[in-house]
Amino acid sequence: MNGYPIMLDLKDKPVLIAGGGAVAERKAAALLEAGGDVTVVAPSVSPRLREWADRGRIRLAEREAREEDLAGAALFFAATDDAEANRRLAEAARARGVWTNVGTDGEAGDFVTPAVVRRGDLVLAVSASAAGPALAARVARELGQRYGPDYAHAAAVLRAVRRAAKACVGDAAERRRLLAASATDEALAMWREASPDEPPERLVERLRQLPGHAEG
Ligand SMILES: C[C@@]1(CC(=O)O)C2=NC(=C\c3[nH]c(c(CCC(=O)O)c3CC(=O)O)Cc3[nH]c(c(CC(=O)O)c3CCC(=O)O)/C=C3\N/C(=C\2)[C@@H](CCC(=O)O)[C@]3(C)CC(=O)O)/[C@H]1CCC(=O)O
Ligand SMILES: NC(=O)c1ccc[n+]([C@@H]2O[C@H](COP(=O)([O-])OP(=O)(O)OC[C@H]3O[C@@H](n4cnc5c(N)ncnc54)[C@H](O)[C@@H]3O)[C@@H](O)[C@H]2O)c1
Repeated sequence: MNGYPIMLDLKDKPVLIAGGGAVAERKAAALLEAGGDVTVVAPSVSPRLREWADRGRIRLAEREAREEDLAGAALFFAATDDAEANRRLAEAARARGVWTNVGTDGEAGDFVTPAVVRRGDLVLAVSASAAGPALAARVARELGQRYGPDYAHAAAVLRAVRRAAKACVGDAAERRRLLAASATDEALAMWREASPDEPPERLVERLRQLPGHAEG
């Protein structure tokens, strides 16, 4: 496996999960966080999945998954504890062109899910390419300690700063220099104290105060 990492926009995209246990619940939680339209099909489901269904956060069908359930799905997660059912469903999904994750055998699917730490717009995702999820989980935990919750605010300000630089700095070379300096430790310390709601001119002024930006 030589995986290609991407960030998918799953907002309102139909996603099917076969299985209703711990693995299905973990996948559903991450998919809901990304705004996916999640359907779970399983004869028995965890209390949390049931609660999400009762509150309308997911759709739920309490029976074994069938090939027809795949119709219209953007992604499919084979997360049952029946390896043969997972394999059969994954094969049907592939025949329909639906990208598939197989929880009982990572290498049998089209993609594996990384361990993820979210800091607002800054997303830390670590994959061991199915070599050992415990390693991915450990490295992600360590990164989460290095890049703490305050990075969410810094990233939100950075987005506003970048938009401001695009709007207010006409000279492309200067803009590149400024933005190259916008992720240094000094810059991040500045964004922690700033607000994304400041006027664009003020944010650009702050950017110009950063050491090193004038050196080209
Ligand atoms: C990262 C994470 C994301 C998530 O699922 O959300 C994730 N597994 C996590 C945890 C975890 N899973 C398992 C353990 C027990 C220790 C161990 O067995 O090693 C732990 C550790 C723990 O619980 O800390 C058991 C396990 N996992 C898989 C198999 C089957 C197989 O090996 O093929 C078995 C054996 C089942 C059995 O015993 O039969 C398969 C997959 N698990 C993957 C992802 C994909 C590869 C990702 C990659 O390598 O990058 C892949 C291939 C498919 C997929 O699911 O996408 C999440 C960490 C969340 C976090 O804490 O941050
Ligand atoms: N990928 C991972 O991260 C990971 C982690 C741990 C375990 N696993 C593997 O994933 C499997 C599932 O783990 P779990 O902890 O969620 O198991 P679990 O026993 O908690 O849940 C299994 C679920 O599958 C459902 N199911 C069984 N046959 C089905 C079918 N034909 N259609 C739809 N649903 C069906 C059951 O009703 C149940 O809800 C385990 O067998 C294990 O090998 C994967």
